[in-house]
Amino acid sequence: MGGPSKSSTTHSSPPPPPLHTLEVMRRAGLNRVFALVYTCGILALLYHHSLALLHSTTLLSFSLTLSLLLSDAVLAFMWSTTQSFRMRPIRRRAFLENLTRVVDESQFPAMDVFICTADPYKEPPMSVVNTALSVMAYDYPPEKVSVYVSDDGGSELTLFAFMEAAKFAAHWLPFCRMNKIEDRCPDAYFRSNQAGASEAEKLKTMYESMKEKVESVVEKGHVGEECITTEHEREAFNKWTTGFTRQDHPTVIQVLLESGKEMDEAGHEMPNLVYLSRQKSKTSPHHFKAGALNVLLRVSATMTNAPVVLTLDCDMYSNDPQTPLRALCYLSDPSSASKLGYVQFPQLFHGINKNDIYASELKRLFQLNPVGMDGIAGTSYVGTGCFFRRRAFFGGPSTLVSSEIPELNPDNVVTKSIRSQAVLKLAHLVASCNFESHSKWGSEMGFRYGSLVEDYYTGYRLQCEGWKSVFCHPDRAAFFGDVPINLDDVLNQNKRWSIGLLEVGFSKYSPVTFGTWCMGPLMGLSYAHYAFWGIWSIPITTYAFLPQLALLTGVSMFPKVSDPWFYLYVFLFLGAYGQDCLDFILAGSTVQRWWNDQRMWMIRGVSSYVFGFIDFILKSFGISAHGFNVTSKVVDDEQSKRYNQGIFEFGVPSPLFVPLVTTAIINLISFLVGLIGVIRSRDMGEIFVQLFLSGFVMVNCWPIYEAMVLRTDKGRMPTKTTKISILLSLALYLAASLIVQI
Ligand SMILES: O=c1ccn([C@@H]2O[C@H](COP(=O)(O)OP(=O)(O)O[C@H]3O[C@H](CO)[C@@H](O)[C@H](O)[C@H]3O)[C@@H](O)[C@H]2O)c(=O)[nH]1
Ligand SMILES: [Mn+2]
Repeated sequence: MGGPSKSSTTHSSPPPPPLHTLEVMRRAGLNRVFALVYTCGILALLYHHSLALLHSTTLLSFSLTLSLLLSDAVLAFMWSTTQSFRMRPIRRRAFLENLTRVVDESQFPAMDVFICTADPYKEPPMSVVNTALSVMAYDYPPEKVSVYVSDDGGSELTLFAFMEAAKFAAHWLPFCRMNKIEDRCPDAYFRSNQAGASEAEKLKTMYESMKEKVESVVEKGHVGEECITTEHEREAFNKWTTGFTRQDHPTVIQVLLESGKEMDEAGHEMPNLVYLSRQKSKTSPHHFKAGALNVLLRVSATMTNAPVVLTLDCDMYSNDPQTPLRALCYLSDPSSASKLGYVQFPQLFHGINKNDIYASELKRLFQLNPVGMDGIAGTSYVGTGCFFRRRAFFGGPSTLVSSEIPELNPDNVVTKSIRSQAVLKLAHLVASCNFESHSKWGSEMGFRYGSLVEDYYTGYRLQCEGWKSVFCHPDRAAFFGDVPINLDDVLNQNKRWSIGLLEVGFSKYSPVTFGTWCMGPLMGLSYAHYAFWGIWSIPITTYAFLPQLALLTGVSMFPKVSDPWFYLYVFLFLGAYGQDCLDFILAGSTVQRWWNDQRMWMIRGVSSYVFGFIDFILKSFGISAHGFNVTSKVVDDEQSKRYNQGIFEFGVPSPLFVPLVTTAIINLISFLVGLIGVIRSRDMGEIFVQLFLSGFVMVNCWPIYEAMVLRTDKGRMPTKTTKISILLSLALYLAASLIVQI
C-alpha cells in the first residue's frame, strides 16, 4: 500500500480514490414498461391459440394450431429469458490513474496467462505466437507475468514456433516499451504501421525472417535438422519419437524463458514462457479445452501459482497493453474483491466485413447481454479475455475446496526455479492423464467438464457457488480475435455451441432449476437463455415451412387482416423486431448489420440449432458422441476476397446447407403461388400473414438464390446440395398435400 502521508498523523486518512464506478443505463425503465406491455401481448396470443385449439373441428386445424401454440410458447419462453438482460443494464468505468494510489506497484499480483491451441494446421503457429508476444509485452512488471501455452495438437511445429518467439521477444519487448507502442501484437503492428524508423525496420526484418522460418517448417510438417541450433533444443524435439501422435503421447514441458534468468536486449527481465503439451492417451478422456485448461491450472500452480489467471484462445491477441491494470481496478478493489471471481472483457474481432454478413460479431452474446447480466450478479465467462482470481477454481468464496496435493492449492507459494528438477517433476505429474481420475477436477474444482461450452458452463457454476463477475468493456478494445469466414465454419461452430448449451440446459444443473435456486430468477433466466438456444429450432423451422406449405395447399392459418387478432400479430412482430433493431443501433451498430444478424438467427435456426438439437438427443440415447471441432483460423485468399466483398461462401456440400436451400425453395414457390392466388381472387385478407412470411423469408434468402443460380465462383452452392434440397422440397410438398386430403 502507499506510504503514510506526512500530514495524516492527526487527521483520519481520506478515503482512497475510486477504482471504478457504475451507472444504471437510462433505458432500464423503458425496457421494464415495454416488457410488461409485451407480456400482455404474448398472453393474449397464447389465449387466442388455446381458444382455437378448443374450438378446432378437424384434425388438420387442431394440429396446425397445436404447432403454432408450441412454436409461440417456445418463442415466448425465449423472449422472457432475454428480459433479464434488459432489466438493469449498466455502464462501468475504471480509473486506471487511481490504481497506484490504492495499490503500490510492488504489491501487484502475479499473473499466469493461459493460451490454448489445438491444431497447427487450423491454428497457424505464427498466429499463436503473435497472441503470446502481445501479452508478454503487457505494461505490467514482466517478472510477474508468466505465459503458458497449451498445445493440444502435441505438435513440434508449435514448439518450434515458440522457440523462435522466445528469441524474438528479447527484441520485441524492449522495442514496445521504449517506443510506447500500442499494438503489441507484432503482426497487427506491422500491418497497420508503415515502419519508418530504422529500429522498426530492423524489427520488421527480424519478424519476417522468423515468420518465414516458422511457416516453412509448418509447410514441411516437421522440424528439420537444419532448424535445430542447440543441444538443448535437440533434446526437446527428441521427445517426438515414432509412436508420438496427437492422441497418444507423453507430456512435453519446455521452459522457454525464465524470468530473472533470461534478459531482454535492453537488460530487463522477461516474463516466463512455458510450452506445455499434456499427456494424451486414447484410453483416458481428455475433456477438450476444459481438460487443457485444468492441466494449465495445475502446471502453472507448480511453477508460479499466480493469484490471477488470464485465459486466452490462441487467436485472441492483446490490443491494449494496459488491460491487466484495468482488470486490477476491479480485482484489487478492497470493497468488492472478496467475492469477485472474474473480470470478463468482450470478445471482439478483427477482419469482420462491412455489414458482418455472418453476424460473427455476435453483438448480443458478447456485448449487449453481458451489460445486462453485469447489472444483476455478473456476466458469463466466454472462454477468452477473462481475468480470474485463481481462488475461484477452488470452491465458493467462503468454502475452500482443497486439492489432493497441497502444492496445487491457491495459497501455496512457489520459491524454486521453474527449471528446477523438483518443479519439473511435479509439473509432469500433474499434467499426466491419470492425475485427474477419481478427483474433484472438472466437477468441483477447476474448469468444469460435461459440456462442449466449457466456458459458459464453468462461469455458470462459479456464479452458482457465489462468485460475482464484472464485464469490462473499455473504449479501446482489449483483445481482438479471428472470425470464421465461411458459412460452413460459422454453422458448425454454432452447432457445437448449441449442443454444449443443451447439455447444460437438460442436466441436473439446469439454469431454470438449479441456477434459479442458487442465483435467483433473473440470473437463472439469463443463463437459461443460452442453455436453450437449441430449442429456437422449433419455432424457426415451423415458421419457415408450415405456413408456406399450408399456403401451397390452400390452407389458411392466421387471422384475416380484418380480424382484430391480426393486429396482435402486427404488434408482436414489430415490437420484437423493432426493439431488437433499436438495441443494435443504440449500441453503435448499423441497420444493415442488424438485418444480417436477424438473417443469421434464422439461418442458424433451421441448420445449426436443428442439427445440434438432433445430435444432442442422439447423444442422450448413447447413439452418437460429439467432439470439439476446432474452428479453422486459416485464411484462404480467394475465400477471404469474397468475404470482404460481402459474398456468402458455400462451396462445400455441407449437410447444414440442405435445410437452408430447402427453405429458400419452398418460400419462393409458396410466395409465387400465393401471389398468383391473390391476383386471381383479388382478396389478400385471408392469406396476408402467410404471404408476408414467405416474402420475408424470401428476401432473407436472397444470397442463397444467388449462390444457387447466379454465381459461378468456387463459393457457389454445390449442385449436389441443390439437387438434394429440390427432392426434399418436393417430398415436403407431397406430404403436405397428402395430409390436407385426409
Ligand atoms: O481440444 C481442444 C479444443 C480446443 N482447444 C482450444 O480452444 C480454443 C477455442 O476453440 P475454437 O475452435 O476457436 O472455438 P470457438 O468456437 O471459436 O470458441 C468459442 O467457444 C468455445 C467453446 O465451445 C470457447 O472455448 C472459446 O473460448 C470461445 O471463443 C482454441 O484456442 C483451441 O485451440 C483446445 O485447447 N483443446
Ligand atoms: Mn475461436
